[in-house]
Amino acid sequence: MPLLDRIKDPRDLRDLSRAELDQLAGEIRAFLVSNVSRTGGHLGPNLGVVELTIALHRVFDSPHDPFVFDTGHQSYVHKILTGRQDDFPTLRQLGGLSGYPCRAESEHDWVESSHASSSLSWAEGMAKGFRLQESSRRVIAVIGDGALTGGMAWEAVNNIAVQRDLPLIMIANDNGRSYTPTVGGLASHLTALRTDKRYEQGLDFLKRSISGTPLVGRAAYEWLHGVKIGLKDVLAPQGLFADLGMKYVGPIDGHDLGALERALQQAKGFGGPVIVHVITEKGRGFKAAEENEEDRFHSIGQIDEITGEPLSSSSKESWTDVFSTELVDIGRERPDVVAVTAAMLYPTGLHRFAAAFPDRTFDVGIAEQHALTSAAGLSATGLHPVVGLYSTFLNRAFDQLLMDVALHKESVTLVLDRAGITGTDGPSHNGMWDSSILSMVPGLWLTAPRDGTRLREALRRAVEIEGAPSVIRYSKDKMPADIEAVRHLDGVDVLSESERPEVLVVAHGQFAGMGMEVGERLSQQGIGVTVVDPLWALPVNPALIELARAHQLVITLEDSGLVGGLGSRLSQELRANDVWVPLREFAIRQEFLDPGSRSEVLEDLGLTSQQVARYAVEFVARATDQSVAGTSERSEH
Ligand SMILES: Cc1ncc(C[n+]2csc(CCOP(=O)(O)OP(=O)(O)O)c2C)c(N)n1
Ligand SMILES: CC(=O)[C@@H](O)[C@H](O)COP(=O)(O)O
Ligand SMILES: [Mg+2]
Repeated sequence: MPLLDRIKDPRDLRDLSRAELDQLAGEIRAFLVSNVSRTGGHLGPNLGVVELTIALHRVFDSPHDPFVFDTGHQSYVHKILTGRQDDFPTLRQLGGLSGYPCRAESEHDWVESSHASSSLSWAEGMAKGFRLQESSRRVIAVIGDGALTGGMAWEAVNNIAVQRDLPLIMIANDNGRSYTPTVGGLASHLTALRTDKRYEQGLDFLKRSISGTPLVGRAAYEWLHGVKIGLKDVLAPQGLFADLGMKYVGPIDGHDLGALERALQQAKGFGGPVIVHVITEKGRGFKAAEENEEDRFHSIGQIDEITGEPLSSSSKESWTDVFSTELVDIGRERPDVVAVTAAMLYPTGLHRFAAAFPDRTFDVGIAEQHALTSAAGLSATGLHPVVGLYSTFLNRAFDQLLMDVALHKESVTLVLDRAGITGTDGPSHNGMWDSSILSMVPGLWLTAPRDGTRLREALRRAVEIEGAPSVIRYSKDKMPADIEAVRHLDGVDVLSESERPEVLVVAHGQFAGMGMEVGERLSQQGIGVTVVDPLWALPVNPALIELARAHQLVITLEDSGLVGGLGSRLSQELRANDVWVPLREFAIRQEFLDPGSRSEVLEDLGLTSQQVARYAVEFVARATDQSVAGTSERSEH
């Protein structure tokens, strides 16, 4: 019987021998590869923390001692060890296991992380709370070297370091990478701690001096590792964490269970805030991941579990690809265009620009706030920065967009990938907040292109916009076929129209295709329908107001949050212009949505052509009934 079958609770780890623990680590890796290759998910990060998570669960007492996983994408091993093995076939699916810690799943999950760099603030607050209530609990925060590049982590360290009796253990899981290698001064500092020559020379000396002693085999090994920790205190500079006032233990080989457990025991004994610096390897144990230079299988779709090759490779270009190649072309024509990424060079497609123009590409780490204000600075010198972010991570940088970019009238283009429903990554990763917060920003231009041609045009237009932020948002979904306009009307594309203007469908971005389907369904029912794409949602195009005036019902379709989206802004403008035609917005409800495939989530939200068309047909039928009733009432009088 595999050992893994016996682990239903972290306490089941306690009686295992060292050999059994090593065997268990191997079984967990095989389990991860076999399951995540079928469901997709964060394989590389989890392969790297197998031993670390086992050691944490043996040394600390979860859930009494809360574990806070930064970002949370590396919590699969924790899930496996806390009774959720059987749920892995449902990972990131509707009704299934979440890809992040989830309070509803287990008492072992205290914080539903997913946006990076927040773990230390959570842990500091919890540790303070426990201390105040004289609890014996300790809080353990596991934070990656990438997440440590986020400013919020340093706001927390600044507070933690001066609370000498704070029961907080910070595990710096240093695999040297975010997606690509982690950048910046902190990454260099961690590398310096890892590779300090004096430390290595000291170790060599000790290795030589124990040969010939009665210590052999495991005993010598154990002794050496024990000394290594103490030696570090004596020989190596402990760096800025220690300078700030935190105890530093490390660096520890994060794949050596014995060394890990000793270091964690030592940290547990300190009684105050301590950092344990653990060196791990992203993707460890799966050759295809270890050899993948792009991201070590950070986040994968379905793959072959032996070769690591993707199972469904679509020949179609993605939205990201179209943006990626067009920006390179623009970069050739416009030497003032520069690119900024927050540690997501490949996922945002900026890698091509970086390859063509390395000096004009800036990876700032997981630091969206800095990315925006630094872009404002670049713009102030006459350059035009294009900042590539996932839509959900823009939330972090709202104030910087408002006060630094918009108020200063800087020319910055934001390109928001993964806008709208992403689905499987759960509530935190749907790109459903950007429109709401962007609609508040004075002067901002916002578009969601409907297809590849419109994306190229929008990007070229956006980098020409001077003195205001411009934003392009697009979906994780596949790139649809181009939809040509039947005519252009003052900046609005008319996609289809009929003789009787009854229903106006304003379909934005990826939902233009749905708008066309709604149009067809309504036409089949004999309802006169006009389908338009406004191209730019902000500023609201006055041509839309005139179009609305000519119809009996306006329907807006958008893959974005209901509040502050195209529909709600258009509705406000109609009222402001005394146009009282009914308007119904079809957009994403402001709720935290459970994981599921994109199509399942959209269906649940009522965002399908069938459901939209049904609404319109019923509306028109009601309106007709009322007008017939009105006519007969009038004729009876
Ligand atoms: C605020 C924010 N920005 C970007 C991301 C996307 N993201 C997820 S994991 C990751 C890299 C994390 O690197 P690290 O913390 O070192 O963890 P590792 O995957 O290497 O274990 C990034 C950029 C995010 N989750 N949150
Ligand atoms: C943890 C995190 O925030 C990212 O890794 C994200 O999950 C990636 O999403 P995609 O798989 O859509 O690129
Ligand atoms: Mg890392």
